[in-house]
Amino acid sequence: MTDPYDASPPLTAEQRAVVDLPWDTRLLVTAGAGSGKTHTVVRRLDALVGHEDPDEALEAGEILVLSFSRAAVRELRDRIARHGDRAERVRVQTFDSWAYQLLAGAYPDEDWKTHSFDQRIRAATAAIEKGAVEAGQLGAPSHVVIDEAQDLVGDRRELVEALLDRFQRSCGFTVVGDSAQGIYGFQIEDPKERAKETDLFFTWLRTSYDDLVELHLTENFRATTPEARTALTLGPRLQNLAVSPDGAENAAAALHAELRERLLDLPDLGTLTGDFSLGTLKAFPGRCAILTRDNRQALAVSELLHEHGVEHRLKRSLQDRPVPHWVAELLRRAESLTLTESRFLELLAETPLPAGVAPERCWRLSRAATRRTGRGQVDVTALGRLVAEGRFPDDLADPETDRLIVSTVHRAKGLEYDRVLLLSPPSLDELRKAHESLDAPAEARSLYVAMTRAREDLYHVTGPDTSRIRRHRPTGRWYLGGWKRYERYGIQAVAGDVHRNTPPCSADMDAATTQTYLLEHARPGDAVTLRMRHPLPAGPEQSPPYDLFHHDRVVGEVSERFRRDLYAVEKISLPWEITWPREIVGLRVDTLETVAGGTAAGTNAGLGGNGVWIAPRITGIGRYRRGERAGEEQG
Ligand SMILES: Nc1ncnc2c1ncn2[C@@H]1O[C@H](COP(=O)(O)OP(=O)(O)OP(=O)(O)O)[C@@H](O)[C@H]1O
Repeated sequence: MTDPYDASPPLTAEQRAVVDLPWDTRLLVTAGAGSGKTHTVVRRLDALVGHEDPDEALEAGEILVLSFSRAAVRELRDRIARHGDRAERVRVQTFDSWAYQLLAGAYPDEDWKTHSFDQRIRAATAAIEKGAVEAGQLGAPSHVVIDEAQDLVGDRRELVEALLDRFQRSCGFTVVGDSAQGIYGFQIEDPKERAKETDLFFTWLRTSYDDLVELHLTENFRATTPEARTALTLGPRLQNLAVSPDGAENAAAALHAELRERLLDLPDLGTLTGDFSLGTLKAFPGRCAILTRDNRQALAVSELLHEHGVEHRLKRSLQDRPVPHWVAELLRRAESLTLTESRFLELLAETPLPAGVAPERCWRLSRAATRRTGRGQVDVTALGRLVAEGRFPDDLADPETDRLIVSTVHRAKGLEYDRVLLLSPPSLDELRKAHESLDAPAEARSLYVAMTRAREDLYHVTGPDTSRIRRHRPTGRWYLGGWKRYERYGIQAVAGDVHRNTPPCSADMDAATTQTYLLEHARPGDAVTLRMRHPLPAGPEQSPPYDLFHHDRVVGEVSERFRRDLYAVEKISLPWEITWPREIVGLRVDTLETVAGGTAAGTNAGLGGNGVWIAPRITGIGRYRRGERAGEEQG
C-alpha cells in the first residue's frame, strides 16, 4: 500500500503527539516560528477526519477552521491538498466570512454588506450567544481549529471565546500560536488596553479549561541556513515579554536592539536599485519577499521596482478579497442555469487563468459552495449570488504564485520564502523621532516575524526615501506631498477605485468587447493611467470623472469613492481652488476581478442577467500630470 504522506515531511514525535489526540481534546499548542504548527494542523485535520475507529472519526462538516486572512486560508487549503487529502472537505474560513455567513443565515433580512468587518464580528458574537450556530444550516461544530492564535485580540478574540464557551460540553479544539509573533495588537487603539491584550486569549484558555492539554513544538524546520536561523534563539525571550521582570518596554527595547544588530551583521545588498540588488532580484529562481515595516515603504519599493522593470506583486491587505475573474467569464458564457462538470471545465479551459488555478478544484469547491444544487451540477445563479452578497468562498481565491512579492511584515505573517530581503530597520530611538507613540514590544515582535520568514537567505537592503509619501488621515490614503503643506503630486489607488455599478465600456469598445480585451490583454503589473474626462466635478465634494486607460483603451472609470477621496485629499482648505490633475500615471493593474453590479446593467450591456462582470482592480501610487506637457509637475 502506498503511504499517502510519502511526499509530506515526516512528523516528529512532538508533532505526532498533537496529531493523535482524540477529537474532544481541548488543546493548546505553543511553538516558535517555523516549528511546523501549520503543517501539524493540516495533519491533525486529516487524522480527525480519517480516524481508523469510525466512532472516533469526525465528519468533515463537523470541523470548523477559522483563520485571519484569505491568504492564510488559501495556504492551509494548498497544504491540505498536498499533505492531507482526507481533510479536503473541511470548512476553512476567515473569521470575517464565517461571521458574515452566520449572520446572513440567522438574520436574512438585514443587509450585512453595509456593516463594517468589526460590526459584523460583534453582531456574530451576540448571535452565537443567542444560539445562531446550532440553529444554522451547518449546526454546532464538534471541533474548532485556530492557527496563529497570538493575533486573536479584541472583537475577534471575544467571538472565539463566545463560540468555545457555547459548545464547551460538546466541542474539542486545537488552538495553535506563538506569543513571539503577535503583531496585530495595533487593532486595539488604546495603548493600555493593547498591552492587556497580549496573550489574553491564551490566559483565557488556561483559566477556563481545567482539562486543557498544552503541548509545545520545539524544533525549527523552515530555516535551512545559519542566516535564516539568525533570530530564532531570541524567540523564547519574546514569548516571555508579557511577564518580563524588568517590564515589557525595557525588555522589548533590548530585544529589538539585539535583533537589529544581528540583522545588520548579515550580508548587506546596498541600495535596492543598485546593480547588485536588481540583478539578484531579477535572476533569483526561488520565491523571494521584500518585507517592509509599513505600507508607505511597500508602496515606494513597488514603485521603484516597476521603474526598474522588476516584475513583482504588491501584497494586498489581508481583508481584501477579490473574486477571481474566471467566475464572471463562466457565468457570462454559461447559457443555462446549471453547469455540469464537463461544461464547467470546458468553459474554464477557454478562459485565460492565472498560474496555479486548478480547474478541477474550482469545480469541486464551487459545487460545495452552492450546496443546494442538484447532483453533479453547479447552480449559476447561486454562484452569482455569492459574489453579489460578498460571500464568495475564501478558498476559491486565486493562489499567490508570484516569484517576488513586496509586502509589509504584517501581510506576510504565517508565510515563508526562500529568500527574504528586509529594509534595514531604524533603531527604536530613530523610530521614536518619527512616531508619537511607539509600541516597543510590537516593533520587536514584528522584526522577529520578518526575520523568521526565510528558508535560505536573509539580507538587509537600504530602502527608498519615503519622506514625501504622507498619510491623509480622513480618507486613510497615502499621497505624494512636497515641502509645502499644500503641495500634492500623487495619490494611492486602493480596492474599489474602479466603478462597479455598470460594466466598463467606451465609445470605442462596447461592454462585451471590453471584457474580451481585459481577458486577453490586461495582466497584473501592467501600467494604467487615469485621464480626466472633462473638468466638471461629478458631484458636490467630488473630483471630475476619470477614465481608466490600459495602453490606449478605456477599461473602466473611477468610482464615486475615488472621486470623493481625491477631492478630500486635494481640498487643502475651504477657499482653496483645486487644479485637477489632467492625468494620474504610474498606477498598476493589481488583478482582474469579478464584480457585482445591477442585473439590469449587465443585461442592457449585453453581458447576460447574472449581474457580474470583470473589472480591473488597480494599485500603487499614481503621479499627477497637471500641465499639457508630459512630465510636467512630476514633483
Ligand atoms: N516534521 C517536519 N519535517 C520536515 N519539515 C517540516 C516538518 N514540519 C514542518 N516542516 C516544514 O517546515 C516549514 C515550516 O512549517 P510551518 O509553516 O508549518 O511552521 P509554522 O510553525 O506554522 O511557522 P510560523 O509560525 O513561523 O509561520 C514548512 O516548510 C514545513 O513543510
